[in-house]
Amino acid sequence: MTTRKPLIAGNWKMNLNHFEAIKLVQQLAFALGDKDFNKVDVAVLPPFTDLRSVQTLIDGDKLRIVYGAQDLSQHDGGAYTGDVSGVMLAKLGCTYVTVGHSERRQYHGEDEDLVNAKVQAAYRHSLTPILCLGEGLAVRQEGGHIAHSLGQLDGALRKITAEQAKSIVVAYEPVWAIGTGEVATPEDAQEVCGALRVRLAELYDPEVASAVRILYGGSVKSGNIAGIMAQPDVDGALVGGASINAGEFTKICRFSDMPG
Ligand SMILES: O=C(CO)COP(=O)(O)O
Repeated sequence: MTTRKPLIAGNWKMNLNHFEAIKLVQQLAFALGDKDFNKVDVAVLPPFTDLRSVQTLIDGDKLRIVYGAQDLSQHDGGAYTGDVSGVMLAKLGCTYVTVGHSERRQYHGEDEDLVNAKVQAAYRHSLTPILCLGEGLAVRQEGGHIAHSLGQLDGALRKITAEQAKSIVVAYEPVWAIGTGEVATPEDAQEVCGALRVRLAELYDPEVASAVRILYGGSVKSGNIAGIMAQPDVDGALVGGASINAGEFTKICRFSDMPG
């Protein structure tokens, strides 16, 4: 059985300018120590325009925080105005890139084929995709949340080999819980994360399934993280709003000290 080191990733979304980005990373660096990093991997996912500042700080001071981007192009270069490629992100030292976030699916019409193409683009440049998926409210109310999430997983992993899949991070983010304060119960999170792991074993093998880190995302805060992290198939959190507050994010990274 593989032991999966928890991952707490902060998705800053379209917040913070590069000065504020530097301040937040410095605050995290001051607050978090070796003890924390031995227990948990901490990642920040700033907007593209903050990546260079964050890279300079993290690499220059050899901080143990890793960083990544919130999206990438399915193309590697060329006449694609406004796009940012995996080549560019790799050159900036990014470890992670989120793919298929519900806000991309909803506001930019990203469908299953595009999400799959972006997962492939991430692997072409040795970036680790954080594949986001999860159902909306209507699907949840009809009880279709598991089938919906598994369908999104299947679609995103087409043409992805077992060797590649082993390193993917999957983030279950029920859309109804994002930015609403409406957090899924720990049991809700476990139900879908557990089903995703079973599907990974079916698509690949048990070794892949036990290696993959599956995160929960949706209104994660210091007050609810401990209960979520206590679930056997939840290996971390993808944090939105609370990730741009240094105090809150630090407490989330120290989830084992928080009341359950
Ligand atoms: O979308 C999310 C992370 O990717 C979750 O956002 P909130 O934590 O603000 O609900």
